[in-house]
Amino acid sequence: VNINQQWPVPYRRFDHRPVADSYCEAMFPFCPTGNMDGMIPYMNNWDVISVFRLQAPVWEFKYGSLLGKMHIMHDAIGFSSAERGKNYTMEWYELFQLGNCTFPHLRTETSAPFWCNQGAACFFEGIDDIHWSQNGTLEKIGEISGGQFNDMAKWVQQDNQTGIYYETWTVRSDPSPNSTLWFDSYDCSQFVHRTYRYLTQQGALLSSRSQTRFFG
Ligand SMILES: CCCCCCCCCCCCCC(=O)OC[C@@H](O)COP(=O)(O)OC[C@@H](O)CO
Repeated sequence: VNINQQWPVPYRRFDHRPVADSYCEAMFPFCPTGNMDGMIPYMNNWDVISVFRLQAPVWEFKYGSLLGKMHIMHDAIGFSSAERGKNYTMEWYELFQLGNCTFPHLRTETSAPFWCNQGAACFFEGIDDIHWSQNGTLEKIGEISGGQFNDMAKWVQQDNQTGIYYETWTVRSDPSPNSTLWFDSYDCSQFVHRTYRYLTQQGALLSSRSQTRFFG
């Protein structure tokens, strides 16, 4: 055993996002209403942007509130520009759906288990109020300036270029409460936490009535 082993093993970042292997097939197009090159609109520095916490059961479009009853939730962030009078949704999720991020493929022509587990940020205009509020949460958690939003947008682009792989599993040393976290998950809720953390480090005051839960 390596006595200098650091736990949890740090999430591995890369210097660029590779083109996904053509073997990987998406059941649904990724970020269909977002800007194709992932651009995020530039706000006037003096604009007032409301920030919303969004949460809904995973696969609500297919199974309604079912997965929500098991606390399997998808997290996202909503923005509303006072000056533009427009709403936006920002979320991070799988390019090839959850199954591909949870289980690898065994391909005859490749040696190791083959993964189709890229995840990425998606930013698009509009907030689907019903989707988020009917079985989950749509809650205003604060306001930021247009300048803070623009800084966040730059940070999201960098985060998205280096944090490429979705990790469903949280791996711990044993089932006990004081077990050692060996590998943390890297999913939609982690992105929301990273973004909240970034915004508060930039001076934003965000407060929610309830915690954004990690899955697992
Ligand atoms: C077949 C796989 C079984 C896996 C069992 C383990 C479940 C672990 C669930 C973790 C989910 C954590 C939240 C997350 O990352 O959600 C992202 C994505 O799965 C949400 O998908 P969606 O279709 O509900 O929402 C995407 C939609 O908002 C796109 O606009």
